[in-house]
Amino acid sequence: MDTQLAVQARGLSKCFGDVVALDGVDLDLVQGQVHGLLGPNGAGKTTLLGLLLGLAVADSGALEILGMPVGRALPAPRGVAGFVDGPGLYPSLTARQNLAALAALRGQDARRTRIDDVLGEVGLSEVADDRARGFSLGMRQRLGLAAALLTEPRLLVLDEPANGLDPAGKKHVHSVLGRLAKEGTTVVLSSHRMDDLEALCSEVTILATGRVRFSGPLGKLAAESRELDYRLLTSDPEAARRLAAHTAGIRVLDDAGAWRGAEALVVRAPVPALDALVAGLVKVGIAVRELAPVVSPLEAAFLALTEQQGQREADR
Ligand SMILES: Nc1ncnc2c1ncn2[C@@H]1O[C@H](COP(=O)(O)OP(=O)(O)OP(=O)(O)O)[C@@H](O)[C@H]1O
Repeated sequence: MDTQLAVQARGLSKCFGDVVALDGVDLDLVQGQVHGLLGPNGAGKTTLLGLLLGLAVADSGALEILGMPVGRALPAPRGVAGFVDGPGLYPSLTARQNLAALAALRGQDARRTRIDDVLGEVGLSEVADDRARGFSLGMRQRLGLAAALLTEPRLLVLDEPANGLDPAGKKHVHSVLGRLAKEGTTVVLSSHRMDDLEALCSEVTILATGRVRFSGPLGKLAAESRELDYRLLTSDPEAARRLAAHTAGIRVLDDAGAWRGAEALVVRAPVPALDALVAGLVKVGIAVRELAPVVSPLEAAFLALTEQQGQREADR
């Protein structure tokens, strides 16, 4: 196995009765990177993360985690932590007691200072002595992350960790994950939030109906996105519209819709044509006040890749 890889999966398949949850999945997770997993509901994300956590085994295929083969008689190695379907917590214990109990169960460092440190990192210091029973979804997610941090994992596996997080909670979680990756921990997380994935991940894997549709750096995905729709706000909308209509490679769309009404222009263009349009606008003295993709490159690729799949299935 490549020593730079924390996870190497080849041809992983997993069925539940007639349902094929994973269908020949290959996955490489580079050490010290945050890797995002995205896909429509039922794509197989939780199933895949469950295999990485050793909660289930694949029906076929090969899986190596942290340099160790994993399979029916080969449990996930030490150094893997995380949760799927929400963290397992003791509702009647406080946040601090939960962490102490989990650490004691695992024979790990249960010193109060260490527990206070991880609670602080996830932003739960103020509720350290409150019972988990009264915790919101976002607080439970953060406590689950704190429990995983206590183990000082080399591979952290999180299923939709952003669920229920308020902006402050999100900031804590993002900063913890960034810190871990910087220190060499590999993080793999699933999310339906494209903005979170774009902010956190260097690489992503897009799954649909149990198959990998794309896996690699975000930059590669953006480069592969042929054309995107962009909203353009300028100092002279009418002149900008005329110029756009005469710029090679640009298609002016008529659905600026509710977004700033007639002031705005929506154009479909590959990046070089967009560059030419912006240069042309500036040349004739039209100021570009806003220019942004209608949906991000990640979201556009996600929609394109998963819609193609849906169309193929509908055609069968
Ligand atoms: N324990 C199980 N028993 C039966 N079917 C299951 C089980 N776990 C998952 N499945 C099925 O396997 C497929 C993949 O499910 P999975 O939960 O991995 O998808 P997901 O990508 O995590 O979806 P979501 O985004 O909705 O959480 C789905 O069709 C699901 O119904």
